Amino acid sequence: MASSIKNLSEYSSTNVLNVAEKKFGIVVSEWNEEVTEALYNGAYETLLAHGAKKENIVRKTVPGSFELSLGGQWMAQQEDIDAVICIGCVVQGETKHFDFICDAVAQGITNVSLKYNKPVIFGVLTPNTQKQALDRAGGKHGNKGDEAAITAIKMLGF
Ligand SMILES: Nc1c(NC[C@H](O)[C@H](O)[C@H](O)CO)[nH]c(=O)[nH]c1=O
Ligand SMILES: CC(=O)[C@@H](O)COP(=O)(O)O
Repeated sequence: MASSIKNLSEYSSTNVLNVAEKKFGIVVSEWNEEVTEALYNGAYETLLAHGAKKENIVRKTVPGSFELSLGGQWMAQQEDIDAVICIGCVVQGETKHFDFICDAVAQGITNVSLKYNKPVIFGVLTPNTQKQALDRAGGKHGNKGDEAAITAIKMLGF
């Protein structure tokens, strides 16, 4: 469902797990820092809003979204981490590089979640333009970071 139809920050708070006893890892790409920091803040605040303790949210950064798979794996392999959120923003350029990064990181993050049998959330924007990115990082379509955090919480309540 397009973000223009369903706001990324809208969700029902009923039956959302209290995650006071859970530990989260958030891996943030440095590329498009204005966007990824906004996504991180959305995820961080959403986790706190549902009971997560600040000391139980571990942040690491990676150079770009392509490195989110390995950064997510290094986080997921830590036994005390209950869920991982990978934050990135890949903006379409002039070449096919966009496609290779997006495909690699989507498959890579999926592989990590299956390998370590724990939620590893794809909190990566793949917009055509910077405006589309900002619209989804706290703009008119909400914040993908909020959505990623709620997704992690819902998976922990599976
Ligand atoms: N163009 C974007 C990149 N490119 C960098 C790659 O993610 C990677 O770090 C590089 O290819 C070296 O392995 N990364 C983003 O996150 N967003 C972009 O728009
Ligand atoms: C997604 C990218 O790596 C992108 O920024 C590269 O831009 P270009 O395809 O114009 O080289």
